[in-house]
Amino acid sequence: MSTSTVHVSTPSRSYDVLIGQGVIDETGTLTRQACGGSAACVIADDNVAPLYANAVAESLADAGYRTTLQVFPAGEKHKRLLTLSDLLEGLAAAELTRDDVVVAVGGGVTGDMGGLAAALYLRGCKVVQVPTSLLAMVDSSVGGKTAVDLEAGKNLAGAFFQPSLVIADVDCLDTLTPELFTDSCGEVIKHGVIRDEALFRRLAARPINAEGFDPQELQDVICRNVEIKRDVVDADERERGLRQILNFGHTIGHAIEAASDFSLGHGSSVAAGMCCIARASARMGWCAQDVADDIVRAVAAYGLPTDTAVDHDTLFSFATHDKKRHGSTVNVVVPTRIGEVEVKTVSLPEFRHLVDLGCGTDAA
Ligand SMILES: NC(=O)c1ccc[n+]([C@@H]2O[C@H](COP(=O)([O-])OP(=O)(O)OC[C@H]3O[C@@H](n4cnc5c(N)ncnc54)[C@H](O)[C@@H]3O)[C@@H](O)[C@H]2O)c1
Ligand SMILES: O=C(O)C(=O)C[C@@H](O)[C@H](O)[C@H](O)COP(=O)(O)O
Ligand SMILES: [Zn+2]
Repeated sequence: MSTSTVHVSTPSRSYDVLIGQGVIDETGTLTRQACGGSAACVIADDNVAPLYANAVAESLADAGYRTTLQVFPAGEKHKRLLTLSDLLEGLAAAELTRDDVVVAVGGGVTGDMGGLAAALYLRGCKVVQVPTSLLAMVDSSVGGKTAVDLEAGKNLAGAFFQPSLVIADVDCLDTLTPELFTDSCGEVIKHGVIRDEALFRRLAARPINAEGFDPQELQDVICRNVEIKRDVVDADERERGLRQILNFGHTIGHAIEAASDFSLGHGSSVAAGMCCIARASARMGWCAQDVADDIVRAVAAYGLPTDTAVDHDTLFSFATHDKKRHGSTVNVVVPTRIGEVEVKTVSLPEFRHLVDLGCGTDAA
């Protein structure tokens, strides 16, 4: 199977996303070509470090980098300023300069924090993303959103900072648990809903799963997802307009995730958030009931949650602390048909009404 390349070209940086089997073994050489520099710091959580980060560090050393490895405890609960602070101190201790490279090996938590550390350290060094979860391959490693969580909610402190290279090795998915694989599918379904009806129908008819998937088919799905994200990010790097569509399902989804104290995964929370806003949109007459039903059915086919039992006051409180709030209005992304969404600006009472209409009402 040959490696696929998707080229991302934003105003701040252009880079390749490489998707293939065994490509992680080339991290050292690829990083040298894309970044240069003389030192590399590999960042990974304590699940991924023994699986992949040690080998990545060796590959970087073989390519001539003075290499260090920083490991932090796995989980969204550690995507916080405290962990970031340790990572930054580690970069300083390793004496990285601005020409040097942070290599973030792992899921979206590692990518978001590694990217933010690279954005902040010396006001910006380089970062290579080596996504190892399906979610990180199809979404978080591409587009340059980096962040940590605050008490008030998800990703509330961050920066836009594009990587210099993304290396997605589909073989890494072999070690994901079936639950983590499924969780990632929330974002995959999202990409179909917002931009690609054919992808959505294919995913809904034949759910991809951790067992027995055809590697070529999976690589094609990842590639298509990255292209969808690339097209949006190339057009609107800083989320002034179009990029907001990538947030479909997230306003309520982030609230569900935070309210669960991060026991529910990001992809699962987004899946539930998509169903809630789709149901509310159908009831508002913004889309046909069929559209909401199709989304709920596809999410259910993956065994992902289609609703939430979180009380509406809590959802409203977390959701109105999110980034899509502007003063007394909130931007919500609503489906118009499968493959197309639009951004609606609603008042806070209107948003509360959407929460009441869409959440805790699943009859499917
Ligand atoms: N920046 C963006 O554009 C963007 C997009 C989507 C999601 N995100 C963020 O990404 C995070 C979710 O990403 P995630 O689901 O990858 O979470 P994660 O990084 O916590 O990874 C999930 C779990 O899988 C483990 N893991 C990762 N790869 C593995 C592998 N190959 N084998 C075995 N275990 C592996 C991790 O150690 C972790 O325990 C959230 O914080 C979310 O906000 C960011
Ligand atoms: O890249 C984007 O833009 C996205 O919105 C992708 C989302 O899947 C991702 O979860 C992102 O981190 C959410 O962004 P936020 O700005 O709502 O924190
Ligand atoms: Zn997301």
